[in-house]
Amino acid sequence: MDTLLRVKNLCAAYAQGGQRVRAVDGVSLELRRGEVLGIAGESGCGKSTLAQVLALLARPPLWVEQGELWLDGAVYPLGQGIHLPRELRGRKVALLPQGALNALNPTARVREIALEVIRAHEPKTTPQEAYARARERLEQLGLPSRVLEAYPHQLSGGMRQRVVTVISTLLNPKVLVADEPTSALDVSSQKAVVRMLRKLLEQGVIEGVIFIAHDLPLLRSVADRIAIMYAGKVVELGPSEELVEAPRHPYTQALVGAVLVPEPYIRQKRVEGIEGTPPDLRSPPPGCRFAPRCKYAQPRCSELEPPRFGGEERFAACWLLEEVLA
Ligand SMILES: Nc1ncnc2c1ncn2[C@@H]1O[C@H](COP(=O)(O)OP(=O)(O)OP(=O)(O)O)[C@@H](O)[C@H]1O
Repeated sequence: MDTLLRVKNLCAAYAQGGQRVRAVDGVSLELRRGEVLGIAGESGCGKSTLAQVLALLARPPLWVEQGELWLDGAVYPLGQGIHLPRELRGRKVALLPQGALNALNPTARVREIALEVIRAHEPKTTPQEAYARARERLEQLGLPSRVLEAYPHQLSGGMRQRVVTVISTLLNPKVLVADEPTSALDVSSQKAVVRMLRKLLEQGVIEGVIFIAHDLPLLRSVADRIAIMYAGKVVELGPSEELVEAPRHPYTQALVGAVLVPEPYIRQKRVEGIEGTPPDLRSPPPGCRFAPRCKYAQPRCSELEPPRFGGEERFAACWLLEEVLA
């Protein structure tokens, strides 16, 4: 399969006032051309931080400490003081941010926002050209072009999110990093956004999506593969259905057990119900970071960090799997 984006041993930390929180710690991941890669995990496990880094938007106090980025055929080293070419941002990778519903400037019409986004990269674009491009894109996606004349507050929540998605992809980025794009929406609006992302992929407007969510059942229906994050690390990865149906890492098992309850109210309660809390990333525990909460933990789990057991297609970082999968 053709690789669109790959990061190797990515580390990123918040550093402020002598404190350092390494929120992404040694993450290696690959996004393939044409796929939706889901990333799931509890609140605070580093998903949004990873999204910022992958979208090339890390800013102090967030620092990319090390890693390597492979993007659409070119390799870039990552690290403090290394500046990536500006044109990558927005053009090769774009972010559909968390809370995008509020990301739109309330005093500008949608067409003015579209113009601003296009002009940030193509300063010579005339308003007419920008509006025509935005109109064409809306029509291509089956959305009414009259939204161009609207102010954000005049649109429903679901429509606003779809408009933000259109705007995030106006420059035809190869990779769209979508950070919880549907979490504030009702089920039918969620479906509409997901359908739209699939359409953008099918039409070749974008070539891959990294879809971040804490909602595993949703991810299962959206993503081709899912990576599970815990305390800054990827602990399991696999094809979506397989991962949700037969999770291998005890954390994924707990997460699946916690969320595969249909009622949102119970779902919420049960997520909170995984015993214990994630570690403080200012001083994470040695060995496996899930060990203090894991009912299967053995002494070595708290001493040695488990490697990935399995293959590239499907792996989990848990000592329990050593004999089964090594
Ligand atoms: N500006 C910041 N300064 C210091 N630490 C931060 C900052 N932003 C986030 N963190 C810490 O980084 C870690 C990862 O946070 P992040 O927001 O990436 O997690 P998340 O999985 O996206 O959570 P959520 O689902 O709640 O958004 C957490 O421990 C968080 O407290």
